[in-house]
Amino acid sequence: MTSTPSAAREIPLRNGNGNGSTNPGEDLTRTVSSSFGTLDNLSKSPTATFHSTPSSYGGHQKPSTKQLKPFHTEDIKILLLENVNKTGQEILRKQGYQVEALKSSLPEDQLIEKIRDVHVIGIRSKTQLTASVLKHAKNLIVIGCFCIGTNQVDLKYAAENGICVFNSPFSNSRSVAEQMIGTIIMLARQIGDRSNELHQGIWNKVSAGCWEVRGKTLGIVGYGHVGSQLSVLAESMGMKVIYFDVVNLMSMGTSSQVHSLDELLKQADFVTLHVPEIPETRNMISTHQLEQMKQGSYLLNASRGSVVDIPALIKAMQAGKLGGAALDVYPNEPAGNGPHFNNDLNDFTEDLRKLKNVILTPHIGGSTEEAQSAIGVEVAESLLNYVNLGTTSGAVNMPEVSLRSLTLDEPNHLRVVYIHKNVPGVLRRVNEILGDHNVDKQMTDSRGDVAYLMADISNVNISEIKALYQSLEDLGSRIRTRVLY
Ligand SMILES: NC(=O)C1=CN([C@@H]2O[C@H](COP(=O)(O)OP(=O)(O)OC[C@H]3O[C@@H](n4cnc5c(N)ncnc54)[C@H](O)[C@@H]3O)[C@@H](O)[C@H]2O)C=CC1
Ligand SMILES: O=C(O)C(=O)COP(=O)(O)O
Repeated sequence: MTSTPSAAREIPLRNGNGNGSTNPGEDLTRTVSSSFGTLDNLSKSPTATFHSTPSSYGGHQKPSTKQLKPFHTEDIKILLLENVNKTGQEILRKQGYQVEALKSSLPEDQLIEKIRDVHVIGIRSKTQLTASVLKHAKNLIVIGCFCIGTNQVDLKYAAENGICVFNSPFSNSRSVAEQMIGTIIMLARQIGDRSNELHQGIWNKVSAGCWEVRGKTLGIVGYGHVGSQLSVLAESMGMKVIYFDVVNLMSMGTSSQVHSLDELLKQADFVTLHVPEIPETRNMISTHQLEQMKQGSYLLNASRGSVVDIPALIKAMQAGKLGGAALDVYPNEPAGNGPHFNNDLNDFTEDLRKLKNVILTPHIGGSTEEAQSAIGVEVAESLLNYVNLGTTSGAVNMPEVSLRSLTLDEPNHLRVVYIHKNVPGVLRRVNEILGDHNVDKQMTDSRGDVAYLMADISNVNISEIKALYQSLEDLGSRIRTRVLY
């Protein structure tokens, strides 16, 4: 699906270029993108959005009217890093946004420079959007993670500053699971080593230490989207599957959940890791855990680099404890493609690279045409739904709020989006402000310290919008106000 969100279809065919005329033949997609105006051109443009920029990132200071960040039709600036798929880029460009797409991530100083004036940023797993970076992002309203993981973003800081974060929760799960299947067989048959040898002209036809996977036990750590998909594929090859997860989950096929990580490590011939990067999973596999593993077993990590203690793994491999290992992720991954053997990162030390039957891949678990294309569409649509309509469905750090339709085709209708601190008394005060008009629909929800209110109101004259906006901005609870009409 690459079309404009359905709710947007109900947006009237208005001319957002500032001359105020209605053009029924105008392209819908373009019309939606035209729903940004400025305080200055209010009288000229019937379709406009006000955005506020937090004057301090705690959201404590009230902004003055001067701090309103107005947009003309093409004023939405989007920065896409890390080679976001063309599918996503095209959806965003079709909206008329200004899109700059770069192939790699950026070092922090360059990121800070670039992020200063963009309204939207799209990243993948590499770009670190920490609080110290985000505090420079004065105009940022939304972040799109064109991947599954969101550990690279300070989600709490973003929410507290009115920046919504989206990801693609399962578009690449199958790709990771398939890579695991391939890698399990490669390790079992030492295919990486045989291939490397033959690339060097060495014929080494051996069967010692090479095994079928049929009948072997696969231990999956983290039985979410990737882990459960892998479970099904592994069973179809005749493997016995056990898994460990902090949550009680339904077993796929004939797999079974075990009660502890140690229990899994003691039973599994192959251990694969599919947990998120959180404090509890840091160095989850270290010396003790490697000691629990069966002699000659295999370890595969396609989750995050911090989950495996790499020096401990090197020691276990050197001691002959494991039969092999595969790493797709590393604690410090390079920003872009190219040779990285001689940098000062410790991820690719010679000790690791010269180990036998260790397969090293450059974080490509989710890197297939299918996955990237699907992720591009999914995240780009979430971004434009958020920018154009304020909808947070699928957000990872905000409450999920959407209203069934926009009634902007009727005169004097507008949508208010009010992100505020989740403290008592706010709704009463907001509704005192909105209550002078007719509230057609309203939804509010909270997540932790942040609440999100969306209301469609009618009977508002254009001359009243500025005052309405300012009244909401003046409330002490305000994090960000947007008025779309
Ligand atoms: N190598 C690659 O290219 C890719 C890597 N990933 C990584 O894989 C991770 C897993 O992806 P999904 O399966 O989609 O995530 P998910 O959120 O669907 O599943 C993660 C599972 O891990 C479990 N879990 C959390 N903490 C745990 C702990 N301490 N011990 C055991 N289980 C725990 C959760 O309960 C959940 O069931 C992502 O967070 C991401 O970091 C994801 C996609 C591609
Ligand atoms: O989806 C994820 O979390 C991944 O790890 C894949 O990341 P990538 O998009 O390849 O940078």
